[in-house]
Amino acid sequence: MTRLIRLNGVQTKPTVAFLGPLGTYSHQASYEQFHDTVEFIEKGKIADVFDALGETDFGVIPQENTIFGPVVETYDALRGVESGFIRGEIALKVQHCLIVRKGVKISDIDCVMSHEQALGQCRGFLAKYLPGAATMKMTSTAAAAEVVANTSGSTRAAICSKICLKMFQGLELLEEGIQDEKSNYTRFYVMAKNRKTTLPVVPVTPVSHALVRIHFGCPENNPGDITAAVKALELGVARIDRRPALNRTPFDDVYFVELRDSQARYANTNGVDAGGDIGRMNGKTPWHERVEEAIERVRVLGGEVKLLGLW
Ligand SMILES: O=C(O)C(=O)Cc1ccccc1
Repeated sequence: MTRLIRLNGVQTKPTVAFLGPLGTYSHQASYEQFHDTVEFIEKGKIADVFDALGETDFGVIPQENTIFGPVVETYDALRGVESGFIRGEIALKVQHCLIVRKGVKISDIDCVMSHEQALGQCRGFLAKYLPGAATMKMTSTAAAAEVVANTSGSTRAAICSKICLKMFQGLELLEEGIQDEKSNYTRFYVMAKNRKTTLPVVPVTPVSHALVRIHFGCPENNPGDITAAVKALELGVARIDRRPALNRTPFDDVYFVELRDSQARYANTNGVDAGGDIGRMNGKTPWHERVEEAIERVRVLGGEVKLLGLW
């Protein structure tokens, strides 16, 4: 856990929780968003970053990757989130490295450790160059690098960022850019502890987004069919993700619908409800009001809806 700087017991900067330890991609994304305006707080798992919100002002959460798709742990946590509000997004370029203890050769490696996203993004490389090695899922890429660094005589490798060479002693880079596509980005949600909290640094998003969680599996509706709910939104749908609702009704799911205002031409609003006064000045209903009206239309149909973010 990073130490907070306190003056006379008063915390001087807002705090940001991220998936640690130092050296993860989440750490890099957090730094890109907040620079030196905040104190960074490491957490051991993605779920712990969600749990920390409230105690911390902000949190940075990996959401999807261009090679391997959605981050399942994130959607599982979003399923139960009651507090915390998405206020922005960051896309981080990801170049994975194969890292070992000094002196270990690729032919020595018996196990490759990393976050499941990184293992998934490098499936082709692993199948081609390390077909006999086991894979082990870790809580993060840097957690894998830390274990490799701290295990003497280890013939394991970690898939992680090059930055881990500086974070942990005794490591060596064997290969760089081992992911299955040259171009590789991970998108992160920037969350605030609540809807009222605005970001200290202006996010770089040119359009208005919203994330809504919809459970449309009540008896009047047909579990598994959310056509009516999506139609009722009457807004641009950028993506839909789903996870099991865990309510014992087979194949009843919770849906995460990311909305996007296709006509948005608003200036950036620094995390204040996007499209607010600027939207009104353009003679258009502000984005957050249109999202709230859309949510109401789905509720009238019997759906349970929660607004998870506006940015
Ligand atoms: O484990 C990390 O470094 C993370 O931040 C999660 C992750 C893993 C792989 C790609 C992007 C983010």
